[in-house]
Amino acid sequence: MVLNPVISKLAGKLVVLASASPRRLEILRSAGLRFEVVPSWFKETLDKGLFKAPHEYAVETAKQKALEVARRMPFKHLKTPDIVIGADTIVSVDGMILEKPVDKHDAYRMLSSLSGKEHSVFTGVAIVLCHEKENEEVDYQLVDFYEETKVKFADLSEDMLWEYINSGEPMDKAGGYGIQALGGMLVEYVHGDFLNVVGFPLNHFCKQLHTQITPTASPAHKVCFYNSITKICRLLTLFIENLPIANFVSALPSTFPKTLQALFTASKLCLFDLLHSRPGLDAAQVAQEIKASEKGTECLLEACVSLGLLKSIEKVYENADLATDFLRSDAPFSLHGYLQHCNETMWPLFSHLESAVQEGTSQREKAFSKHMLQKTSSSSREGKLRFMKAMHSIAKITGKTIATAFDLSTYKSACDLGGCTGALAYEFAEAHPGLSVTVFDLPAVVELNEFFHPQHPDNRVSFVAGDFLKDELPKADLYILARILHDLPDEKVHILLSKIADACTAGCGLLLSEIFLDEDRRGPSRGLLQALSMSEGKQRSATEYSLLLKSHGFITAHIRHTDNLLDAMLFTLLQCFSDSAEILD
Ligand SMILES: O=c1[nH]cc([C@@H]2O[C@H](COP(=O)(O)OP(=O)(O)OP(=O)(O)O)[C@@H](O)[C@H]2O)c(=O)[nH]1
Repeated sequence: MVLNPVISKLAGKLVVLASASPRRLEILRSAGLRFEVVPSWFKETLDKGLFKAPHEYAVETAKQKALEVARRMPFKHLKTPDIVIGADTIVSVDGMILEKPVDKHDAYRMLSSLSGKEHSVFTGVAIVLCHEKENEEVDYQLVDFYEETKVKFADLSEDMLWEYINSGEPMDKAGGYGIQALGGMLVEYVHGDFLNVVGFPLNHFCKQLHTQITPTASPAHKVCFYNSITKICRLLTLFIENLPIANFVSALPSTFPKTLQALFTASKLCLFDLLHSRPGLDAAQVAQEIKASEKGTECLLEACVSLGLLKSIEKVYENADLATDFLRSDAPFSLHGYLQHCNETMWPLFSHLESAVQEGTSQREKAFSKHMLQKTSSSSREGKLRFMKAMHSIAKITGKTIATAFDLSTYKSACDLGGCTGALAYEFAEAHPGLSVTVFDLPAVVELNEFFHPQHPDNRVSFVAGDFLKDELPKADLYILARILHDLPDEKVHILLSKIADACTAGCGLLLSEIFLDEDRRGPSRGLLQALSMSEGKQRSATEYSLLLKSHGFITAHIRHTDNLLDAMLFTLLQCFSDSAEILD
């Protein structure tokens, strides 16, 4: 029987339940849904202190469970699901979050805290829609929600508690009880969805399916944008990220470097700029314009068509949307500068990865000729400009997401430390009309800013030259650290944070944006791969960053996993460290 017509719309799709919970399986199966079960490997170890409300923790955990399966399946199972469903159930009482007890004493602690009281059961649910594109790339669209049910327990005597614990029932259940079985005897009333307590809010799930992800629903602009970014990034990381499966699929190893080199070469030869200004050229015309051989140009054009970067109609070529939006050098979200940096700096360095790993030293001398060493050196004007262009690309791509991740209406002035070309600062100014932003960066960087005129100048953005590790910081009530801390070892992080804390007064904010590693350090691969090219710094998880910040008096207010290259956390300075040492200990 099909309980809800929406469920029948999923017929014919590969639906995966990313859960080992037999109750979730039973609830969804009884509703008529056909699916496979692939339990998630995501460890439920997110730092609860990072979430402002318990349901946010449950939703984030559900998301991570579902995404882990959605990302693993194409590689480990060699098939891509259409929909992955993840869920996480928690109990909240007296400000505590209770998950599954680890042993009998933990079960006792949980059940006695529930005795005679009303508590909330939250189940966070994440639905990941996977869209497989050409080239076997996968885009992910996320829908998430939560459901709250109130449950009141009777007063539980010690005998009753231990009898129940000794039944073994509490051990694999959130809050240490199973309302659907013996645990039902402990309950005085339930307000809300009973199945939500058991582990899956079926009614809310069906409503979400209906409103959000019916096949006819058009994806939001944001999703298209992220999908395209994901696609380019996948092209960039495809080679290294997939080495493990190269052992199994013999055709792949030769494909990945070629994919990247085709992208780099087309970008360097300004193919996408040419076809933007003059769409409809044939291979011979393109060859003439880019001053290249006709045969080579034709091969490159055809390769770009196969990668979805160009379209070809009867042997003439034009940009596909992806190239128009991201690969033209003057596109608002251009990755051109970043691709040049990858091609000319990262690629030669990564081809010496083996000796870098063996020796643990920089490979610059080996990777570059004397001439290129000068061109890529961060001390030369050319090297600096190249690096700034790359950072500018990333800031343009991620800027809006970071700037709009949190409600910043209480802040009037911000200081973007190491803010480079100001691309991020302009996004903040645009997103927050009451905010003025100072970009603080090295004198040599500020000097080169003339090359990066913003499309929409804003006099609320200003530039100050200085070294954030040495000089006095401009006063602000919000400090922004985007892609800075991962490049610094802990000692330097402490120097910088103590300078920020000194410049702050209680209540000031610090917005940190980085790739946050999974707590078990098994992903995301873009963070772990980036670590291979870092000399001093280190990639850290959200918890590791929180602990560093906490030691300077900053407590986490909010965290956002954005799915757009960088994540973000907003911290508040509780009070000056000397006053707060006791609390923080
Ligand atoms: O009354 C009940 N309350 C809760 C449950 C079950 O408790 C667990 C909650 O744990 P979690 O959400 O982490 O899910 P897991 O079982 O670990 O499976 P995943 O693989 O999805 O992480 C859940 O199984 C509920 O069904 C209950 O049975 N009764």
